[in-house]
Amino acid sequence: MNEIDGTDESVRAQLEELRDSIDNIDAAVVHMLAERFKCTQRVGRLKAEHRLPPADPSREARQITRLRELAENAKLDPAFAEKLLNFVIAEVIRHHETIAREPVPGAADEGRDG
Ligand SMILES: O=C(O)C(=O)C[C@]1(C(=O)O)C=C[C@@H](O)C=C1
Repeated sequence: MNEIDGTDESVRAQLEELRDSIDNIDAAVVHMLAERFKCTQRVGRLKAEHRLPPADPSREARQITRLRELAENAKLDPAFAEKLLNFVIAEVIRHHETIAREPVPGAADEGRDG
């Protein structure tokens, strides 16, 4: 037992080791999400330049089917995986909509003359 707070030393050591791994995993998740958003920002610009709609529901349906299967194989709750993907995609669509409202560099100013 620890004299200060009464917690067993080995329990504290195990908790610390597990938390170190959790911190590493969280860092990896942040870096992976940052890379994903770099890609989706490029998709957003491409879509805006070619006047494509921000959302693509059929692509989303395929992604969800694929992710649910991956989750099941990885013993992760597929419903959670689906919710997470939907949460990320909703943010991406918000970004796409923002980009679509921005003027396209080099394009004529359509708003000026009508
Ligand atoms: O693939 C696209 O068309 C995207 O815009 C990317 C993305 C995604 O984040 O994966 C986002 C919105 C679409 O509805 C589908 C997929």
